[in-house]
Order: sequence, then structure tokens, then C-alpha cells
Amino acid sequence: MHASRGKRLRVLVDMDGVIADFEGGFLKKYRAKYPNEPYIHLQDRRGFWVSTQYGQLRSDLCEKAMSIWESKNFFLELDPIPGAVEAVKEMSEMENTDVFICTSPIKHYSHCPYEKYAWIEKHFGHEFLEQIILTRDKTVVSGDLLIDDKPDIQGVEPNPTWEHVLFLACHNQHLPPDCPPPPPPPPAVLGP
Ligand SMILES: O=c1ccn([C@@H]2O[C@H](COP(=O)(O)O)[C@@H](O)[C@H]2O)c(=O)[nH]1
Ligand SMILES: [Mg+2]
Repeated sequence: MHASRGKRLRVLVDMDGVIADFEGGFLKKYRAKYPNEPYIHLQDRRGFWVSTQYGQLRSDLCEKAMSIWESKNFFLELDPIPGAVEAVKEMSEMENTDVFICTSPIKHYSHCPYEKYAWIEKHFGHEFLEQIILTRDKTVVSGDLLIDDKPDIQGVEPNPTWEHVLFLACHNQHLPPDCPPPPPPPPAVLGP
């Protein structure tokens, strides 16, 4: 459709959970730093926010989880999702197609933005640094497709130009197709 109109296809590709293994990297470093604390197996992950599910497990684990991705080298040392780097490179070489990495940095910015750039350079090469978009609000970025593992992508723009392609991840694989995520469970009632 796009090529017939002479228009190029612009694909926005998320980073964490799509090309970089955020969940696997988190669990490995969390268990190394907190070997005596409970943890959540990847097959038991539910909901986009790791910190929320760890906080539900025990309230202090929310901050312990956050300390992992706020640490130096967390983002830089993430493994690529198998096959993802090759797939993105291949897509970026397709005719009439422009690919951008569209990723949200954490607000604790000491390491994350730098390491996201360094990760892209390491796995895609220096040239690909032209194709990075760092934003906390993906709704204001224009594109045709956004490939992203977050089920609900919201921001100030109620009608983003892109169509969201939900990328399968451990935290979203139980969601019914094309449905919004379920509301959070009510707080647990503790007995006497
Ligand atoms: O519990 C969590 C899980 C992830 N994050 C951060 O959110 C962004 C997700 O970026 P995407 O571009 O949507 O993949 C990433 O920086 C994670 O570190 C979080 O803050 N809390
Ligand atoms: Mg993601």
C-alpha cells in the first residue's frame, strides 16, 4: 500500500524486550545481587512493570528491582534477543523502509541514555546511531508501525500515527489478542 503511493514505510522498533533482553538481564543480575531474596521466574511474569510485580511479592522488593536497572552497565550488558539484531538489520535494508530504534530511557539518567547508544553501536555499528529515538512518550513520534512489547502505549497524543505491533514477551504472552491489559488485582487482604 505504502510503496504504491510512493511513500516509504517507517518502522519504529522498541529496544528493551524487543531487541535487548531486559527481563533476562534483570533476573540474572537481581539474583546475583540478592541471592537470598525471592524472585519471579520469567514464566511467572505478569504485567509490563517488573517493579510492580516485585513490589506485590514484598513491598521492599520494588526498590531492590529498580536498583538493578539503575546500576552502571545494566543496559550496556543486556544480551540481544536471539535473532532480533539480524532481523532489524535485514528490515533496515529493505526497499522503501526506514527503521528507527524507539526506546524510553529511565528517569535515573546517570547511565541509561549513554548505554543505550553504546549498545546500539556495539550491535549495529556506528552508522545506526543516526536511527535512535530516545523518548518517554512514543505517541508523539510519527511512524507507520511501532513494534513494542508494552501492551498499552500511552502519551499526550491520543491518535498516534503508528499501528502498534505487540511483540511477544514473558510478561504479555498470556494476554488475549487485541485486548487491553487487565486492570491490576485488588490489594491482598491479609488475615489475622
Ligand atoms: O518495571 C519496570 C520495567 C521497565 N522499566 C523501564 O521502562 C523502560 C521501558 O522502555 P521501552 O522503550 O518501553 O521498552 C526501560 O527503560 C526500562 O528500564 C521500568 O522503569 N520499570
Ligand atoms: Mg520494551
